[in-house]
Amino acid sequence: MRPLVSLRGVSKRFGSGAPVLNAVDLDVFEGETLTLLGPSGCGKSTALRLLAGLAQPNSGVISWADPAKQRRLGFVFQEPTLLPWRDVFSNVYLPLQLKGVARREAAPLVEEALDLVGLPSFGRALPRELSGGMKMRCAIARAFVTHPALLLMDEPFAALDEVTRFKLNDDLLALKSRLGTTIVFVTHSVAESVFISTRILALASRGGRIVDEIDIDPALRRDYEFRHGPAFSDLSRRASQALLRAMGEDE
Ligand SMILES: Nc1ncnc2c1ncn2[C@@H]1O[C@H](COP(=O)(O)OP(=O)(O)OP(=O)(O)O)[C@@H](O)[C@H]1O
Repeated sequence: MRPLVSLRGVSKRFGSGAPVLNAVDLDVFEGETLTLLGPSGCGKSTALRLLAGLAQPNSGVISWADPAKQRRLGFVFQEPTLLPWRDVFSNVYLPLQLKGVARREAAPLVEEALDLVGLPSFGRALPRELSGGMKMRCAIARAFVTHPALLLMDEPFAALDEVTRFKLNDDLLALKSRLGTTIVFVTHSVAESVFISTRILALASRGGRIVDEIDIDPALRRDYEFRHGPAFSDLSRRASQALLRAMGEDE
């Protein structure tokens, strides 16, 4: 598999504190769903921001196999961050509008994205009329509308109830299987990481060192049977152990 983007010896510190990430090596491969799992404050969001180009490393190199893909990014945060005065259609249209695409030209793409997230008839609704899960679907549609080469998701479902979260996990997998987008996902949830990922990296509590890597067969069917079956239990146990090790590790 070819890396889409690679971090080599990447360090990031804020002010005069200890580095949040210290000489981290990490590859993101085309087509994978990679989850960064680790204790609070270990630098997961910082790694995402570096991948997005929203922050620069103090040292080390971030290289893209195809620099054109570096500009094709989607980002979904824990908060849906919708503009309250714009309806769902206009919120999803925003990234295309910022690229200078006319509303009429964008309409089929916006409608496709709303369809993909199960909100086909909600274009005229305002964010305040939506449930938490629907707001997040709208944020995901906004991220997908540009057909990103890399989708970065920072604990997108952490604030949702468990049933909604499971449903959105299913929907994300369905979207992924249709579009094949490469995803880097940050979560605190072992179960979520096992359910959606093809690879999990556990990051140490200081310095962001990768303490463990768990590969999950992309061909596994991620359905109810999987969630309640022995393979899921086994992988969850391994991911929990990796997280415990990550929590006990200083750099
Ligand atoms: N812009 C910033 N300025 C100063 N310190 C920062 C900044 N961004 C992050 N940090 C610090 O860097 C460390 C890592 O933060 P980061 O958000 O990357 O961790 P995280 O693993 O995503 O944590 P969580 O799981 O709690 O979201 C934290 O101690 C945080 O306070």
